[in-house]
Amino acid sequence: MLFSDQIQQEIEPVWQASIQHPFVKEIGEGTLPLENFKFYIMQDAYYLTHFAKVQSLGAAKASDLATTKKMNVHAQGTYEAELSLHETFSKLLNITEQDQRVFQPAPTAYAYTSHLYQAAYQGHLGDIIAAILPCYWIYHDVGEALKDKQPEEPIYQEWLNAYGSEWFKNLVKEQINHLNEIAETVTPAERERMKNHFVISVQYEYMFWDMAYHLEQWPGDII
Ligand SMILES: Cc1ncc(CN)c(N)n1
Repeated sequence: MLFSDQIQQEIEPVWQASIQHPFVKEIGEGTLPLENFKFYIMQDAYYLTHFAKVQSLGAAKASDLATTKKMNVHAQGTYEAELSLHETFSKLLNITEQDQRVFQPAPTAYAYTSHLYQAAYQGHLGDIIAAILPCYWIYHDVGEALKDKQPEEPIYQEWLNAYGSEWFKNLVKEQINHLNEIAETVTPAERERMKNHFVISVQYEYMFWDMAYHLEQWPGDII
């Protein structure tokens, strides 16, 4: 069995719960309150900004120039495709400069990005790809699960189109293949470490939906 399938199976219940999370379901049905989506978009812009830097750390840790280029193309894609989509949403959702000024990453967004940096700074390219792969793969599966949905809210339709696209599918395939290639060249202990990064990221993906669904706050903002 492929390494990617092995590690995905280890965390299958959380994977499925993520795809069926109420936040995701309500996007498909068009019933998610825009307040929650606005919260998600702001947190996700923070997340993606750091995600692109982690992709670039992957480029820096690659052992050949072709891989460096590939990882940089992925970082560029995060900027051009995903973050620019966020800029469009920011206008539609009326995210103001004041919103941006007072923005704080929520606990889960902060913890998830910290996990990615931890994997990136302490590990090699295989650790980085293992940690960032759930970000690609789960959104791809969400795009597939909701591909026949036609939410009335145009913002949700556009979001679904992005993650159900051929472009996104190809990026996911490329990273899965890359992970499997690296897994064949490393020691069992390194594979175990890669699996742990992957499993933690899968759990953070679930927590990220949950964060936006419940408008997660720091205790200091409530008490
Ligand atoms: C938290 C999160 N994970 C994944 C994706 C899809 N790249 C995203 N935009 N945000």
